Amino acid sequence: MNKHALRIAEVFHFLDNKDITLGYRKFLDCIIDTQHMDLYNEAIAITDWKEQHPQEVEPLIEKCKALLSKAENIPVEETTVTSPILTATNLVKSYGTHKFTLGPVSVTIKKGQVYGLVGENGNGKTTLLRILAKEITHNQGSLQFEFKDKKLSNFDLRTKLIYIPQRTDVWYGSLKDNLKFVLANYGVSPAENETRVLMMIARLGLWNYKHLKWSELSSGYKMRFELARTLLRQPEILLLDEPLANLDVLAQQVILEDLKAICNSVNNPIALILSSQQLYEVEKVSDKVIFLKNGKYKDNTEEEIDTQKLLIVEIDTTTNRTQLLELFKELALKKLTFNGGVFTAEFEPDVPFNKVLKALGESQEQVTYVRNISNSTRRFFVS
Ligand SMILES: Nc1ncnc2c1ncn2[C@@H]1O[C@H](COP(=O)(O)OP(=O)(O)OP(=O)(O)O)[C@@H](O)[C@H]1O
Repeated sequence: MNKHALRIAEVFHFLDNKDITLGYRKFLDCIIDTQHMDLYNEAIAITDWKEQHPQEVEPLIEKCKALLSKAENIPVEETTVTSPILTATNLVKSYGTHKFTLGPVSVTIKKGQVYGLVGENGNGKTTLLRILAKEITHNQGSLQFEFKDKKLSNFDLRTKLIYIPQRTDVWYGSLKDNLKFVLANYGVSPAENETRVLMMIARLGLWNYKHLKWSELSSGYKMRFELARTLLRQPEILLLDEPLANLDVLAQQVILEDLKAICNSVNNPIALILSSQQLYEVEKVSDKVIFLKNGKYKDNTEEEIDTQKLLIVEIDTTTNRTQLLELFKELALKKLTFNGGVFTAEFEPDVPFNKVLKALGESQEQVTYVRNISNSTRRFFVS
């Protein structure tokens, strides 16, 4: 089975289980992959019907399945990704003597991959993204790109390498008209422009907001609009600075899933690097998480050579330190720290996590959550 067929089979599975929340978005991804305007128009009509009949799940599933069967027969060319699209080697950026210095940072990323960029405030996330986006220059190191088209003009570069900052500009007119303006600039015919824009509006969950103005949108929907505007330009590298800021927890998960699926497109994959403070959410969708501390680089795929891997557990509990020390007295606890909100317990490497859970389960105190962060970038924050 090729990737297109696999994605379609996955959507059939979602629909068979009546799971349309994620299933419908994945359904639209399969239709988008076909690049077939007739199928786009049918998917747009289904989206319109869906919004008007929110309770009618069965007929919606039938409509989706019928269109998927058509999409199954459309050949979709698969983009094979072999070499990295971006290779940064030992980048260093200094804002002046005695001021902040980033690096050396080395990163390579391929199309279809998603990297998270995390770190406390002021540790260089925006600086790194802006260097990679060629918005600011670096002092040392090299930065190379391998776009599909080898000879890009500066205008084309801005289309293929897109950076969305934390704060975006105000725009005027309706959301839909602004999106149509993007494609009009590329000379797309009016009929195709309308279809592609409505498809993007449907995919990014903007259907009921398409006639609204900038001032009428919440910050979460403004971010979705920025993404729609960017994706219409078919970028090859996307650099997002804090796209999750101002989003509620559910919306964060939805947008991350959407980004992951869109970047994994069969015929138009995108390399994505996004900075965020939402470590766990970002870790779930990222192929790699880069951690910056005082401008220095670490990532969650690096082996820890100098130290043996400890078991590190984060615990939110009403239990106090003395009681925890008592609970863990048989468990080779090395260190117990409390940051005011949660405890971080470090155990010798051979301590099994389920023994920690068992010890906590036997306590009479309330435990709100326990998380094994031994493999998470979170351990860099606490160490
Ligand atoms: N143009 C500039 N001139 C001088 N110093 C700067 C400039 N831009 C950023 N800095 C400094 O560089 C450091 C890193 O800033 P940067 O914005 O890259 O961090 P960040 O990790 O994105 O922070 P946050 O999470 O708060 O957005 C900070 O100490 C900041 O004050």
